[in-house]
Amino acid sequence: MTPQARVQAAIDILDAVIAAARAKGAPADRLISEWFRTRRFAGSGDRRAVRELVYAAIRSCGEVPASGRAAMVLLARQDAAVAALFDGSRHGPEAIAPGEITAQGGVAPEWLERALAALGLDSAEQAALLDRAPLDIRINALKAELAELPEVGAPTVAATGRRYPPSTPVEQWDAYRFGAIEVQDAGSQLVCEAAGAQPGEAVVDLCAGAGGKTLALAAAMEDRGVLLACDADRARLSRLMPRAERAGVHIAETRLLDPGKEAEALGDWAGRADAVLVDAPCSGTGTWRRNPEARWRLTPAELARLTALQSRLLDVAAALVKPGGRLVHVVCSLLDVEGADQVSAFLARHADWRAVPLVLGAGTARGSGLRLTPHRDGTDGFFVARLERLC
Ligand SMILES: C[S@@+](CC[C@H](N)C(=O)[O-])C[C@H]1O[C@@H](n2cnc3c(N)ncnc32)[C@H](O)[C@@H]1O
Repeated sequence: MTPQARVQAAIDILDAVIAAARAKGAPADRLISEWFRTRRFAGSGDRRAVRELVYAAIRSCGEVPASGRAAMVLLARQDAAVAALFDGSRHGPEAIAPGEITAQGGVAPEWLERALAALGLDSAEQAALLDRAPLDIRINALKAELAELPEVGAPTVAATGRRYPPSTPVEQWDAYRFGAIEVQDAGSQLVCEAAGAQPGEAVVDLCAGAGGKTLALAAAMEDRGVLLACDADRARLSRLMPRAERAGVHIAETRLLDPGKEAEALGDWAGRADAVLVDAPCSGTGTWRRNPEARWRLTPAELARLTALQSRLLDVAAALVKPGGRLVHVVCSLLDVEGADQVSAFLARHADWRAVPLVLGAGTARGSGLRLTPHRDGTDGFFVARLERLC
């Protein structure tokens, strides 16, 4: 593909990304793969270049752009090398017309930028939300003897973490094949430490997804005790057991939950857990480095739906915890409505619970918990709080 054709391809893909953001369709990553699946003429260099253009354009546009071309025109206005490729050559984009519609730049849609500023996140904090994320791994303590790494990597805020440049092929390393390492953001690793999971305990990971944090909890538990991993998404949860096997985790069991009927499905766990982790479904404002188009998908109505779900799941989780046990609320979001405010509301609803001060390797106090940010902590953005059920 010529450089001009790559720009036109990025414009076409961006049109699909914009339509999907409006209609809650497939994520950008999948749309890029689909586009190339039907264009076998494109080589690996083309894929890499087009992908970079698509993501650079997504990062540049705060609001959802009117079209893929408007997004790429914005990028052209910021980058002369891109602008030079709008030359009307075969397979390339037409020249930019005077007064042509240009997408609006910025960190996020205006309502979200206002929300972030109100939380004390200055422009450096906001800009860092859209940086390229590094690649972090977690060394699996259950297979530490197999964790021979071809590159040492840099230390991270998590004791179990190492950091590499984004395109390091860690998944091709023997240590990965043996299950001695997992790809996991250092912040994700750190919030698992907040659960304080110990060998021999009974622990529930209520929103386990494909098990990223379940595996970290199992390692902290030295694969001893009982670990129940739940989720309402069958496809995600079905990926957990093969991962557990690779990681040498034997204590994990999975349970698929029916949304709205979680408490009934977990009746046998009532008052039994030493710890419950609620890694709640959230806006993902802390993970824009990895999914920058997520900020085009979020609406005030979706945020309200998520906060209602979070508070319901916290109540479901609380019923599972035994007196003296722990409940850890985690969101990969920087919005207080999903973090600090959610915990205050929980404590107001449950007089028999208290917040426990948390000290982790990073983070700043926020309400009854800690906030991690890409700018300050070099991790994805998170809020985490540890609550304890009074005896
Ligand atoms: C932040 S993600 C969890 C990520 C996962 N813990 C990890 O470390 O990879 C939130 C999860 O909550 C799940 N979820 C949504 N509604 C739920 C419900 N009613 N009960 C349990 N899980 C739910 C979603 O399917 C999603 O996997």
